[in-house]
Amino acid sequence: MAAAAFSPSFFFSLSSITDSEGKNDNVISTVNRFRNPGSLLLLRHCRGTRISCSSTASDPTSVHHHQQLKSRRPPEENIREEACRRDEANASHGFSACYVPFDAPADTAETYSLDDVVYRSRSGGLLDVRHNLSALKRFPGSHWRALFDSRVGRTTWPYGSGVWSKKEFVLPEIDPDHIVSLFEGNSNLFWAERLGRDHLGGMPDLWVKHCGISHTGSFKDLGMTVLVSQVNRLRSAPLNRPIAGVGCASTGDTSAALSAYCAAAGIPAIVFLPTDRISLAQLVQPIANGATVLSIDTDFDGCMRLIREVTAELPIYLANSLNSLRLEGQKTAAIEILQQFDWEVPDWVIVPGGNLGNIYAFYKGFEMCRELELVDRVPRLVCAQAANANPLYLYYKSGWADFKPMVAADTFASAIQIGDPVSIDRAVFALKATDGIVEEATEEELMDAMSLADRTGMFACPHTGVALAALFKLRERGVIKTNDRTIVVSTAHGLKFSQSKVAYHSKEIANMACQYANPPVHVKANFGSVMDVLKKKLEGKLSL
Ligand SMILES: C[S@@+](CC[C@H](N)C(=O)[O-])C[C@H]1O[C@@H](n2cnc3c(N)ncnc32)[C@H](O)[C@@H]1O
Ligand SMILES: C[S@@+](CC[C@H](N)C(=O)[O-])C[C@H]1O[C@@H](n2cnc3c(N)ncnc32)[C@H](O)[C@@H]1O
Ligand SMILES: Cc1ncc(COP(=O)(O)O)c(C=O)c1O
Repeated sequence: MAAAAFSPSFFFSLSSITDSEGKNDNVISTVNRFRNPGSLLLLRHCRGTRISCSSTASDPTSVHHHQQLKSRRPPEENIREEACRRDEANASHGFSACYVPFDAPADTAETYSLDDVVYRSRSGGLLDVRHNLSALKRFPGSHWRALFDSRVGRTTWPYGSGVWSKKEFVLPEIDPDHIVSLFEGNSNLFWAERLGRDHLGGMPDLWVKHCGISHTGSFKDLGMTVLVSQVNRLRSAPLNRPIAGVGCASTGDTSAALSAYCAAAGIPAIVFLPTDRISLAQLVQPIANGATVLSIDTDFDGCMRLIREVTAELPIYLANSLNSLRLEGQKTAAIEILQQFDWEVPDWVIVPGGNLGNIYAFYKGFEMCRELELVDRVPRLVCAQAANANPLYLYYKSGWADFKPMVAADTFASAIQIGDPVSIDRAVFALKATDGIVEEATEEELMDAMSLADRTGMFACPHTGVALAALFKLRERGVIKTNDRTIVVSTAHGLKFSQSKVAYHSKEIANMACQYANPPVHVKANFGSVMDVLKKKLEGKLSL
């Protein structure tokens, strides 16, 4: 199979299809991404004319037409036909995006091309990617819903990705040849049936969005595919920008995602990591992917300050979520949730927060769908912080009166051990706009919540534990009601944080009861000893 996958014939296919007007289109597609990393070459014969074709954007105007065809044709032929219609569709519809200062008025004169290397506004504030909504509004919400639904799980580059299936809402103008995608997104929305029923007072409509079940094991893949694709575009002809590499400071997951996407595209990655403050699994990811890894004797906030200084001096593109491109990819998780509920809007979405880009990205995804009439409202957002790293929580509790950056203390939720969040303004905006709430979780609360979730079939990370602990508190206070449709966002794969689970189940953690610990039973290697243990376990029970 491996040999076949690399042979040119595997990627060479010729099919003859008939379009709606009854003409024959020959489509030849040759994919050479595996031999020439980061580039995808599609050569097609459309209506007898050979075109060297880079765009594989399906024309949003033709969705309904394709749906009619679905009933008549095998799926593979529809994909081929779609490939022949989509050229230049985005350009002709005027879909575009640019940077503007965060929360700028609609008529702001301060705009930047996405091809500019710019991270801050003229006044030093955050930037935001603004889409040409009037162009997108020429199509009704029903149209976008049908288009996005039609692309789920497709093999057509780049639409199989949960991010690039929403390309018009993300980076409408990027050429698919420049996209660096590892099939991110399309993550499971886990029905937390047992957790809701047995531990949250019979909550029937509780779901966990498993963003961490992804190529590098965290939601960071969603944003990184967008940022690295844009860098790939900047470095490639015709722009040929002199960008030597891409750099980030990280609490572990951003560096893992950056390193993998850069390695796939052949772009150098440089990552600044706080020594001894990330998990071993996270540390080994950029090492394995060949990034330049600097382990720096400071915390995340210290690494962040250093990377900003360094990227101001060297031709290294800054990949932190200060860079608003990342949020364009991350916002697709919100759109995906709506899609997974057949475009019904949930009541609550709970997101663990550290640097606070993700909570805004969720807001942006939901709000864009509301504004473009894919849905008619947005859910209430909850941002959940570790009590040891809770500057947003304290700000919220002060009635948004007094924001104080802090030095964050150690937490098992190490990826959110951040005391001076870059996206604080974005988070406050998102929470105010959605009648949102901020909650916090102590170390014991977050580890217990994570471990209880594991007992109902999950393998959650401690950050997901923070969000789950917030849910427990909001249920206890009656803020979230039994029948509210509630989503907890799981941000990373539990396997990246197995050390914390080992410590918990070994009951090794000082001042923590570890009430759900389930340590292995050490047994001598003989029948009698094994039987003794199992009989004891079965006492009073019919089965294991
Ligand atoms: C083998 S390619 C299909 C090639 C296609 N039939 C063609 O000739 O253009 C499809 C696979 O590529 C992988 N893939 C990775 N990223 C993708 C993306 N963004 N969109 C579609 N497929 C992607 C997926 O695993 C998918 O199953
Ligand atoms: C939110 S439910 C859709 C609910 C549906 N509209 C209904 O009311 O019955 C769909 C999601 O459930 C999740 N899911 C989890 N386990 C599933 C399973 N065994 N079969 C189908 N979907 C499952 C998937 O991630 C999928 O995207
Ligand atoms: C696993 C995990 N959860 C949550 C977060 C918090 O996301 P944000 O920094 O966007 O608030 C991060 C990264 O910082 C993370 O790696």
